[in-house]
Amino acid sequence: MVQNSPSRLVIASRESRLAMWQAEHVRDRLTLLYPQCDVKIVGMTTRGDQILDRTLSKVGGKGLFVKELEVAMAEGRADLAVHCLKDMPMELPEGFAMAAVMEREDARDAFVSIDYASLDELPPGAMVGTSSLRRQALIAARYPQLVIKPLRGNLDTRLAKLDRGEYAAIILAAAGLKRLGLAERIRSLLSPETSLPAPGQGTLAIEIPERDDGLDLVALLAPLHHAHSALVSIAERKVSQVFGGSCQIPLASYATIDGDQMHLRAMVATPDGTRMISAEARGPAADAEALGLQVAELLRVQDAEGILAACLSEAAQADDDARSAELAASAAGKSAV
Ligand SMILES: NCc1[nH]cc(CCC(=O)O)c1CC(=O)O
Repeated sequence: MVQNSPSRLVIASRESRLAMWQAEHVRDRLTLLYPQCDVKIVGMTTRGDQILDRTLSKVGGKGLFVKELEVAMAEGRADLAVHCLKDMPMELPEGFAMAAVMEREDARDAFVSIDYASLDELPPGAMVGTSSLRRQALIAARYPQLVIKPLRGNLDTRLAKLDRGEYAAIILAAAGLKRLGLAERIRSLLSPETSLPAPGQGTLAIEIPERDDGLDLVALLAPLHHAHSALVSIAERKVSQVFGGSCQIPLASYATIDGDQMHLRAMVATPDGTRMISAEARGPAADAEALGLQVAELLRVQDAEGILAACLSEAAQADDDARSAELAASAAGKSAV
């Protein structure tokens, strides 16, 4: 039943250590499945990798990390790309499809620190590093005595900033740390009750170009597809999509499956955590999308849109500030980027 494999497949990847690990992981699985196929990885830098001096929520722009990979696929220089599902836009650009959702790793957020074992141990005023508005809102609501400071860069950069003493602790996705063999840096895992994960966190997805060259990539990648993980991702991402699918808003959405039943929980907040609403629902896992819509509706009747409008105007203000700073800097003869 294994379909005829091509003699060669090319995976487009960002060059960060995590992206490369993920591409290599898929390459190794494909090589095992199709030993006669030569699977290669081409590394490339994206705009998202280049902009390091502003928080991602301020840079904005969907697909900041995927554009260059998509160009390579559209031009036939690559056949597939491996992404963290969390970073993928809700709707792929015309001409691309999601071919497989892989088995989810740990979806939780991890607490990483030299001196402290958990958020509860941090003294008042301690600096916690994260650039995720979701993590920021959740921590601010529960631990108002802590100070949240933006943290950007790839995993190694973030850990180096912690090690240099710039933060008392940082919050990272457990999945990324585990993939890079850095699980021993995790001091504790945040329960979904403390830090409800982002839609798709811990899950890898494979994007392909819709090409008409007779190669059925979906069938080829089917052994890498994980049905449960795909169902929870549909429910989680639906909630996000209803509210615009932006990463400029603090939104969490996390589903689990027990037997054939799905449990979906979601949360929307203001970045400072002062307003926060939650909703949850249970239903057949097969109705993942309907469950997502149901939870989104439960959030909507609690004025999710009002909360999000406040976030977006704040983000627009921050953008304006960043742009003014950029203009002022370039007027002074130096680039802010
Ligand atoms: N936005 C960055 C990003 N995208 C995916 C992961 C982690 C791995 C995953 O969720 O699959 C991370 C890093 C982080 O949140 O610490």
